[in-house]
Amino acid sequence: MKDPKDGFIIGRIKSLKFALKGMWILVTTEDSIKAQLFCAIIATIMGFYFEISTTEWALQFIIIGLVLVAEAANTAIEEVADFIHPDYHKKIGLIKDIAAGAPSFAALISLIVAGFIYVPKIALLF
Ligand SMILES: Nc1ncnc2c1ncn2[C@@H]1O[C@H](COP(=O)(O)OP(=O)(O)OP(=O)(O)O)[C@@H](O)[C@H]1O
Repeated sequence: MKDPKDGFIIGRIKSLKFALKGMWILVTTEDSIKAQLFCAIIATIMGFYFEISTTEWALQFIIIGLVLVAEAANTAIEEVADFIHPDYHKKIGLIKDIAAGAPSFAALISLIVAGFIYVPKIALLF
């Protein structure tokens, strides 16, 4: 936890340290984040293979970021839900289902964008 006596710079440095810790926890413990990172690596390899344009690289990284951010937010909501109510409750189920909708939207959009980038390039191979 931050100390209220910390100045602006020290406060920002501490926040960055906590945020990096959060990223490390997500990458090392969350299977959904690991799966999304694997997809991101495959997309990056495909980007090099098909020599996509700068704009396409930018779009690809935006959608990778979108999916990871949505997945991280979903994980945080699941953790809060499990912490405040570890037992079965209809409302917790609803909260988790809605939270899971976020990465699902992001994944759907990323598939559409990936389709725009790669389908024409893959079609040229045949
Ligand atoms: N405490 C609970 N009460 C009611 N329903 C729950 C509860 N916990 C989970 N569920 C239901 O089970 C589903 C899956 O929950 P869980 O916490 O296992 O998330 P998950 O999506 O499998 O996790 P991950 O994102 O790590 O793959 C929820 O979307 C919800 O419908």
